[in-house]
Amino acid sequence: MSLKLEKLTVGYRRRPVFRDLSLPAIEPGALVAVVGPNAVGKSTLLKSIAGLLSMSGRVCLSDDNLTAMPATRRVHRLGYLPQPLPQAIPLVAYETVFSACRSARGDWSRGDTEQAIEQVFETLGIRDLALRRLSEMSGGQRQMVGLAQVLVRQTPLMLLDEPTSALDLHWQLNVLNAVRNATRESGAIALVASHDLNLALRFCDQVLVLAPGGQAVMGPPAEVLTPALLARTYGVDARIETCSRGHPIVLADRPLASR
Ligand SMILES: Nc1ncnc2c1ncn2[C@@H]1O[C@H](COP(=O)(O)OP(=O)(O)OP(=O)(O)O)[C@@H](O)[C@H]1O
Repeated sequence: MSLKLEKLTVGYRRRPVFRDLSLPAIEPGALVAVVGPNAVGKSTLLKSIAGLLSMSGRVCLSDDNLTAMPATRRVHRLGYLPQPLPQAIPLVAYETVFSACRSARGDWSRGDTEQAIEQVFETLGIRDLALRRLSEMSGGQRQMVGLAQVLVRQTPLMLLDEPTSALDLHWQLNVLNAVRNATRESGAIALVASHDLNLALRFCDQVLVLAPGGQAVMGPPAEVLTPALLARTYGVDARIETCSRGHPIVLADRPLASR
């Protein structure tokens, strides 16, 4: 199922963040990093695709217009991880993942639901958290549980807003591996908002760079993330070097006086 964004206009109190934003079709199985400076609109874009903001334009997954779809049907099509960490509630992780799964996959049998939950805890490497209360977890642990709540639904579209912001290096790699495997195995599409350009270079098939003024560029990370683009978009003097294993890495040297 490919994803198409056509002429999206969205904003707050009549102040548009994007006006008539259209993107090339995103193909099934793609992991797309959504990057750009603070306040450029990464969260706004993900929320609008998730149907959480009023907007004009169309978001189509295959032939289905998600914008026109009732929320009860949309929940089968997309999973959304918001930027704020899951709240520190006194429920255990298993219960929250179970209810996230049931809310989107009420048609699954109890056995299938339990199997999907087992699998997601295993894939993310968080089995030891299953019976812990969220109110007794660290921020990073709650972020992992939030991600489990999205992955367990096995939706064809995942919208993840800074899913690694609270995670150490080990868990960042773990999460990006899990999301990449999920997209490759099932043909799902994942849009991942992030400030980490090196994770984008390493894991993502495409990068969508949002720039102030509602501009957007999308393409393979190694082609799109050039020193000129980083200077223009982020206002930094940066280099793209090749590491000892042959992968490109971004090194930002200094802020520029103006963008
Ligand atoms: N609820 C809101 N009401 C009014 N304006 C908002 C609201 N949420 C965001 N904005 C504005 O919309 C613009 C885009 O915000 P958004 O949160 O999408 O940016 P972002 O790229 O995700 O930023 P960051 O990287 O800092 O998380 C900003 O100018 C922000 O001030």
